[in-house]
Amino acid sequence: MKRLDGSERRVLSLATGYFASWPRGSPAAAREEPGTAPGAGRSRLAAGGGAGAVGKTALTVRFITKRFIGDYDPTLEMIYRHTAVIDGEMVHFEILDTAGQEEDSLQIEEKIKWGDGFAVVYSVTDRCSFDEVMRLCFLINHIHASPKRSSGSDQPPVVIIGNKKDLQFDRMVSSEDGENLSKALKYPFYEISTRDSYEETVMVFNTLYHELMRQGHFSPGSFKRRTVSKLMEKIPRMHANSTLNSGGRSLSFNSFRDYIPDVNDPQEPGRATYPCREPTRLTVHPIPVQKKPKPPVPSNLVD
Ligand SMILES: Nc1nc2c(ncn2[C@@H]2O[C@H](COP(=O)(O)OP(=O)(O)OP(=O)(O)O)[C@@H](O)[C@H]2O)c(=O)[nH]1
Repeated sequence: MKRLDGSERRVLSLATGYFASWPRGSPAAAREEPGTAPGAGRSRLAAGGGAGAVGKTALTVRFITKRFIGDYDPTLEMIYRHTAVIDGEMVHFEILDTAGQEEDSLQIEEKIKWGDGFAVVYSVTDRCSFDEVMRLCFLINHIHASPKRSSGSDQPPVVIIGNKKDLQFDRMVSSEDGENLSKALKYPFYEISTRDSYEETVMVFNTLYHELMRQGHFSPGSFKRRTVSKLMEKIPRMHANSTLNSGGRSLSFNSFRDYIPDVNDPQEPGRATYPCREPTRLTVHPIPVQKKPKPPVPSNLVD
């Protein structure tokens, strides 16, 4: 299994809780450390899409190229490499855009493990995509909120994005719903229009970057070797040349489940009547806790 350069860091920005068709992509970003060769200090972001069509690919491509491109091949899976300047620092991004195909829970888990930070995207015109956000946030949190996290924070950087706010007449998710969800999950939240605003897409990635900085992901001590799964190795990479220059949470399994709305709840008729797709059955694989080795007994105390 190929190993990455030890200084590489990853930020996976995943789109929307479309587990049935998710994920489409993920980006990775890296910041150059002073005195290192170009590209040596690197972290990664990922953005994806799928049949969900919430705009994950559009968001990624807008961020990289500044352009809004209407339609994409939903079967294409790609990791884009891209460099931006944030706060005067060179930041190298890798953006994985996955295809909108059906994936099993292990594949989803591999991609979540791959990232350091996540942008969970839903469309304000698609209630189902919104309803899936919590599921995805829970999975990310479960997989990354391990005692092994180097940042000491108990949750990975996640930003919740409500896309397509320009489609006001097709809205199915209010701004208030998005805000309430973000408060409940304690993650930053933005409503954006990838179509109308390049600046808003930059804000998403900048926020993730700042969250990573805040959690110490770029401190020298935080760089560690990671293995890359065969699944991730298979995804083709592409250098996206562009001129872009832009300037203590805790969520347990139970608390997450407590917050999941019941789609058949008569108190929430809107959710019950909207035909959401059956999500892929997910298996949560327990993260093994590494026990600390016992300190050796001093020889003068041994009988
Ligand atoms: N009006 C509007 N349309 C958007 C916006 N963002 C994306 N779209 C459109 O939504 C459709 C789906 O966009 P994609 O970027 O392919 O969405 P995705 O989430 O990657 O979709 P999948 O790959 O199928 O998962 C495309 O037709 C885009 O042009 C937006 O902010 N406003």
